[in-house]
Amino acid sequence: MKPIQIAIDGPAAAGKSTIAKIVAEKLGYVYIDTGAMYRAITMKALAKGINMASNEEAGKLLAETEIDLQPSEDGQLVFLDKQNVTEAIRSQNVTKAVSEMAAHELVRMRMVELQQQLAEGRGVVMDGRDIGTHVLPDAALKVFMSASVEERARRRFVENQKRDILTSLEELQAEIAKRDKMDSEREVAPLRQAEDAIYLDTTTLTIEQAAQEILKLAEERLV
Ligand SMILES: Nc1ncnc2c1ncn2[C@@H]1O[C@H](COP(=O)(O)OP(=O)(O)O)[C@@H](O)[C@H]1O
Ligand SMILES: Nc1ccn([C@@H]2O[C@H](COP(=O)(O)OP(=O)(O)O)[C@@H](O)[C@H]2O)c(=O)n1
Repeated sequence: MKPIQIAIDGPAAAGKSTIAKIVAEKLGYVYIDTGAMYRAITMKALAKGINMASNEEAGKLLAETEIDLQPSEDGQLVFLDKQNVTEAIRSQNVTKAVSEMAAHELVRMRMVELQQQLAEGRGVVMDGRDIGTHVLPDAALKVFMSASVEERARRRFVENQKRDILTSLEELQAEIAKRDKMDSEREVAPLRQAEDAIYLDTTTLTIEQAAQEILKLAEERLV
């Protein structure tokens, strides 16, 4: 069977990475969480106090930064200049700053280049905001995954509690809504459903049900 590319896009905390991981494992494909790359470069820019409004500084930062994604038992490990930052990139500091960074054209050009290299010639499940529209426009299966903002905030709240990240539900809902707005309204590759993507609302679905839906759609496309 010829491996296919699966693109999963959608707003924050809709369940994209959780489901993408399960689907990739079932199919024996590589799972690529592209949000982790934007988070990693944001973490470095914050630590170094880079002024991203300057294209010169931004370009220098990108040229000096190495981001590497490696498959692991839990899904994916993220390395920034050879350091494992898989957990660190989930901090609230990074979360609050990432959408501004992701709106930067130079940053997107570099990340998309890396993402397309990672996907070349293999079966992949890639999740993000612009995968179906820009990164993998020829993906055999494109899914736009969403859920109500209340449910997404609730899910992220539970997840943060497990990670010992303290945020109130109200604060999380506002942060998620703000990020979705910035991601949808930016000029370069905004968050939107590709014309040929299938819409999946996971508000009332369990993780298993959502994964099954996508596996069914994938199997229909495997020949
Ligand atoms: N269908 C679902 N029902 C309940 N919880 C879910 C569901 N899908 C995902 N989750 C949980 O919601 C949180 C956010 O999911 P995640 O996959 O990180 O979203 P995204 O990648 O879209 O930001 C995780 O803690 C995950 O376990
Ligand atoms: N393909 C992508 C993936 C993420 N992003 C940006 O990176 C941020 C973090 O993505 P993420 O997938 O880690 O976010 P969560 O939904 O997991 O909180 C998003 O809010 C976007 O600003 C993007 O612009 N394009």
